[in-house]
Amino acid sequence: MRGVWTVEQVTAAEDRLLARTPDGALMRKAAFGVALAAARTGARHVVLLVGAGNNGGDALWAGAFLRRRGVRVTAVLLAPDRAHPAGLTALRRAGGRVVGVDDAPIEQADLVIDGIVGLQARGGLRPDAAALVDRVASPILAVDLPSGVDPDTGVVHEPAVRADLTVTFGCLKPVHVLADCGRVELVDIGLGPELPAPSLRVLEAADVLAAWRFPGPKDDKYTQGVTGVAAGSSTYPGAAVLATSAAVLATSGMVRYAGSAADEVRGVWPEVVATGSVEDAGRVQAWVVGPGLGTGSSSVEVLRRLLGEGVPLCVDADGITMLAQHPDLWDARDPETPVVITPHDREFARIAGHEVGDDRVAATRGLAKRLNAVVLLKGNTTVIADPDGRVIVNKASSSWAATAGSGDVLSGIIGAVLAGGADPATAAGAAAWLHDRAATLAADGVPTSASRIAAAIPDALRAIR
Ligand SMILES: NC(=O)C1=CN([C@@H]2O[C@H](COP(=O)(O)OP(=O)(O)OC[C@H]3O[C@@H](n4cnc5c(N)ncnc54)[C@H](O)[C@@H]3O)[C@@H](O)[C@H]2O)[C@@H](O)CC1
Ligand SMILES: [K+]
Repeated sequence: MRGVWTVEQVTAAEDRLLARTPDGALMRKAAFGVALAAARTGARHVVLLVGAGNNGGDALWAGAFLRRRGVRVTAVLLAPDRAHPAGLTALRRAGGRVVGVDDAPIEQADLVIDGIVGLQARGGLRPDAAALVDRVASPILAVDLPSGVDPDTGVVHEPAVRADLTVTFGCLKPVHVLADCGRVELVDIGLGPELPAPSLRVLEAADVLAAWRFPGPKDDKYTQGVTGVAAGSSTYPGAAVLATSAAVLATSGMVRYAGSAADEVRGVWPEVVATGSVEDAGRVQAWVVGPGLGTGSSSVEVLRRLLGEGVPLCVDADGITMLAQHPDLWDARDPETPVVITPHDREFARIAGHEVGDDRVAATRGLAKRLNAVVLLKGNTTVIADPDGRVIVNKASSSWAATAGSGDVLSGIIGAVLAGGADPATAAGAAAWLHDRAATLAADGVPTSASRIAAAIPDALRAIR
């Protein structure tokens, strides 16, 4: 598990650290990390874009270190009268060139270092900075974060810097997990002891593995948690097959299917215990309900019944639409019964009554609290919030999961992990993580499909075991 801290948290922690560190020492440590990363690129001429604050100071100090290693360094001052004085002196002493915006040798750079703006960034690049960035053809190394991207929400205020590499300090900030920062390198500046509990968390392979239920010597088909799937309809039998496939491949216990696509499901998975209705389904430890189910009155009754069963539920797709259309459905649920809902942006708007907006984390957190449910907001970065305000984010390793039916696969995996007994937010986070890896494996660089993503679940699991 990796933590992520907001600008407010980082600034407060830095203030405490600064108070017990010699003047300028932190900046030099940070800048040294930037210089090392820049040196590793092999660039012979580095151009620094230097803004008014300490982010520009980092760039200037990094330039001074690079200059001492024999690299040609030119600093372009975007705000000449507010450039970091000590950094500017250090660069000049080391033999770096300092120019104004009109003389910026952007085209001659092997590497551009973006020290335009850092944690205090507000809005997009100002016009003169934007014009310079527009001319860059070399790789860009962003100091702390790509300028023009909001540090806390990851919203890209065009025009913004597109970084190939971002070197950040002390800890990850939301921008690093919510937006594209290129490769992210973290430089230790000793901030750890000053940091409070993180605002967001990122799961790693070990966390995903810990959330999964694998059979032990005492297990049988029931003890690992039985997953129930109530999905599909005569119009959409495929959703039933996809969600069931994912559940079958994600666990080795038992999967039950209940609904009108029982024949189709049985045809693909003879090991699934398939029945025509949820009344006949038998006991399960978690339900997946909604994909392709339809929103008619019989589907509403299926959802009402399952919400009242007292076992964890993953409600997806039509299930979410029904919850939005019939809020009284929540009354069927004991407030202690864990529910995970998995909206995309349009479903989110439907159930929340407002658009997601720029701050996806705040929006997800707000809805989770209001519904007393775990909310998994889909997107290239998946945001998962629980009712207590804890948030897990999972940045996709590729975009191949953006394909029809891939959400059905995700909900099937969530159901399986829930049935195994994982806590609901962790189950959703671990499932999102594994789904992304399965999509990347299934694609292997070329377009894939939901069936193939499901089929890649065993390989994705094998890779982390
Ligand atoms: N505080 C610390 O202990 C450390 C800070 N460090 C660096 O300091 C940075 C933060 O420095 P600052 O607090 O000076 O803030 P910034 O360097 O982010 O911003 C400084 C100035 O830029 C202006 N600005 C805001 N948005 C802008 C935009 N879109 N375009 C142009 N200008 C804009 C602000 O009004 C402000 O005056 C960090 O990102 C990091 O790079 C590092 O040196 C590590 C240690
Ligand atoms: K920057």
